[in-house]
Amino acid sequence: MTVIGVVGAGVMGVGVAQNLAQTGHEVILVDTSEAILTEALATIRHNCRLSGLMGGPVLDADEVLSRISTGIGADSVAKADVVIENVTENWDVKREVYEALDAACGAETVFIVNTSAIPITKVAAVTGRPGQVVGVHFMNPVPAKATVELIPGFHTTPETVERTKALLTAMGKKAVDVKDACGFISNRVLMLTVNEAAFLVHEGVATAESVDEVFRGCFGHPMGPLETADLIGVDTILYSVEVLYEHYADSKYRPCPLLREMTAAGLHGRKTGRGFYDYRGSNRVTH
Ligand SMILES: NC(=O)c1ccc[n+]([C@@H]2O[C@H](COP(=O)([O-])OP(=O)(O)OC[C@H]3O[C@@H](n4cnc5c(N)ncnc54)[C@H](O)[C@@H]3O)[C@@H](O)[C@H]2O)c1
Repeated sequence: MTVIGVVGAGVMGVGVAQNLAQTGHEVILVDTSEAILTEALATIRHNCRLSGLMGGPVLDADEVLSRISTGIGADSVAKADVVIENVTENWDVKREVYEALDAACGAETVFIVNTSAIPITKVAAVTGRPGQVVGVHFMNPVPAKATVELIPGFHTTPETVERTKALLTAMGKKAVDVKDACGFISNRVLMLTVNEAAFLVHEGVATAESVDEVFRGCFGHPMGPLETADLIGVDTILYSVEVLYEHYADSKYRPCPLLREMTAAGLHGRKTGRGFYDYRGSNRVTH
């Protein structure tokens, strides 16, 4: 039986762990505190119960959760065959996590980097196993999104790519191949759109509701860019735009000050109850 370590139990780690467990994999879910892990398991239970109602598979929450154990620190995943990392989109945080994972895990363990924008080759370089580091950009919510971006780094071996593809197929995912360029396909485009949409609100040109209405009503998108920002996490949007800005040294990626203000104020979107919209009451309202 393949054992998969899932490091980071936030928005993405919770979805990756659930997706793996509901497709029969043994999962060790890791974060920095028991409180975060307890909340993560409660979220998975809740999402399993909702799955059938939302058009997904009907799931037995107890059965899914029986395949997930939890731990704190890299040593918890020392025996994992594959580790899927989903920690905060911040280079200093990711670097420390990879140094610890590299020291803790066996030589054969494959590291899958789930990042919005950070180049995979940069991550691989802080490990002693660059051939076994590969990027998979999962989409949110993970169990509901069938397509991912698959990003080999400079040194990633064909064997690592094949092992990763086999795991993705077993998770029910289709992989789109992308070269290792910061932001890949999705976030080179999406982050610019969300950042510019935030500027429209910041400058008082339109409300968040109006911006999203144009995308839904005029372009037929199921969600507008600012609803999407709240789903992804406003903090994660800011960190991703910062990664793009720093990497390309191009002013087109300059982060909107409103994203900084909202991140500092804890308005991170759905996960904190407030973002561009307020999710705390029964009705969503715009700020
Ligand atoms: N949110 C999205 O829609 C989305 C989509 C695709 C990819 N991503 C990427 O996935 C990654 C995770 O994003 P997220 O939205 O889940 O963020 P999040 O803020 O919801 O969760 C990050 C988690 O990492 C944990 N963490 C931080 N340091 C850690 C450490 N040293 N060890 C273990 N856990 C640690 C935090 O406690 C937190 O629970 C980021 O790189 C992000 O860019 C996010």
